[in-house]
Amino acid sequence: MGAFLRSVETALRRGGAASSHLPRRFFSVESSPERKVAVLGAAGGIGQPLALLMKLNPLVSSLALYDIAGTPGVAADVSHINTRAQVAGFMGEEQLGKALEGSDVVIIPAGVPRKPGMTRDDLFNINAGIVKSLCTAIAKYCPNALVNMISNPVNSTVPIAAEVFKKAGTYDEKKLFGVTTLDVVRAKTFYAGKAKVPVEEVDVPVVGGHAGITILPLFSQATPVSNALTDEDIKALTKRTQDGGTEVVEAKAGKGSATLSMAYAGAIFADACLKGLNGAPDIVECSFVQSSITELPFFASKVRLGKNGAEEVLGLGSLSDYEKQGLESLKPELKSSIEKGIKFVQEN
Ligand SMILES: NC(=O)c1ccc[n+]([C@@H]2O[C@H](COP(=O)([O-])OP(=O)(O)OC[C@H]3O[C@@H](n4cnc5c(N)ncnc54)[C@H](O)[C@@H]3O)[C@@H](O)[C@H]2O)c1
Ligand SMILES: O=C(O)C[C@H](O)C(=O)O
Repeated sequence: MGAFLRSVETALRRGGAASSHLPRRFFSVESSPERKVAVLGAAGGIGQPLALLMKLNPLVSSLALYDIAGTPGVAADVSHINTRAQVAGFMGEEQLGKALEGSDVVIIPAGVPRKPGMTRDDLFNINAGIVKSLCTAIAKYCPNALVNMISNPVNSTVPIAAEVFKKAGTYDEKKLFGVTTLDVVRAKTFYAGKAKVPVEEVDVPVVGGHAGITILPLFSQATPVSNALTDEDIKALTKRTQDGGTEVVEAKAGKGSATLSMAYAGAIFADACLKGLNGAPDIVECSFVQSSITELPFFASKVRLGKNGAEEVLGLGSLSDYEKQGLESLKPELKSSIEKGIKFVQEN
């Protein structure tokens, strides 16, 4: 472990990938302009490890940690790590503006998580209001920031954010992202295990949304290609990816939902946003964004990230019959979650 951590430190000092244990994308610094990242909900189960991972990212020069409570401690703790980012903690609504001012990327893991037996939509009543008020502040204090929405239900919180920004006159569809990276992370892990291929080489697009059957992994496009998987294997992998969140909620037995894997996924996605802003080429991640690739106004698919955010929303590619069926089945649920979010802002 000592050697591993020393290699992290060396990698960070060099700003390059020094260890094969580490995802290369975390540590490559082609150029490093000043970049401010704000985490809203930074004292929570996701927020704390995400704050740690963003402090390790050499693309970040300023890290603002905001929550309604607990941020002074988290910020003091994380700030002692000897990496580039200057860390500041902000607590309570009166400090939200200062936390947001000048942000290039705002990551939102604020809100309540699921307990066993709940759906993500059961979180709507509490989280919709939280997201609405945070996005109102974003529109005021950093209208040009890229927003990475983690708070659930993502299928509704992203449309809520869009409506808030539209009302404020600041909406730019290229700058709003629902973070679905955890679905991709899971699909890659589960596929690698079943296909017996090296996990670090695996790529699997996951499209649709972020809840139950709206999560549609496209294993027909998975690489490296495996001819060993049967149709039953693909069905089981699809179901496990769709139920990945519930698997963690049940294992945590009332103590919340995925936090560590989510922090990892959130850090990967924020890193991709920063690389895009900095002009790195060929940065493509799946995300739930405003979209015209189906008849639904928001949809997760591969997105090319660039200096303005989502420069291009990529199409679905060719689908297997099983995936085509999955796509049709998910549309009614996704449509109604999107409409629920839009209606919430229009009526409140
Ligand atoms: N997109 C995904 O893939 C994904 C994955 C995992 C969890 N989630 C969601 O992320 C959210 C957070 O999960 P968690 O496990 O970190 O929960 P948590 O309860 O551990 O932490 C949430 C934090 O949000 C803070 N908070 C509440 N209201 C706030 C406000 N108005 N402003 C700022 N902060 C506020 C709380 O004080 C708390 O520290 C949940 O909605 C969960 O469902 C999404
Ligand atoms: O499942 C949850 O409630 C949290 C998150 O959306 C997940 O996919 O882990």
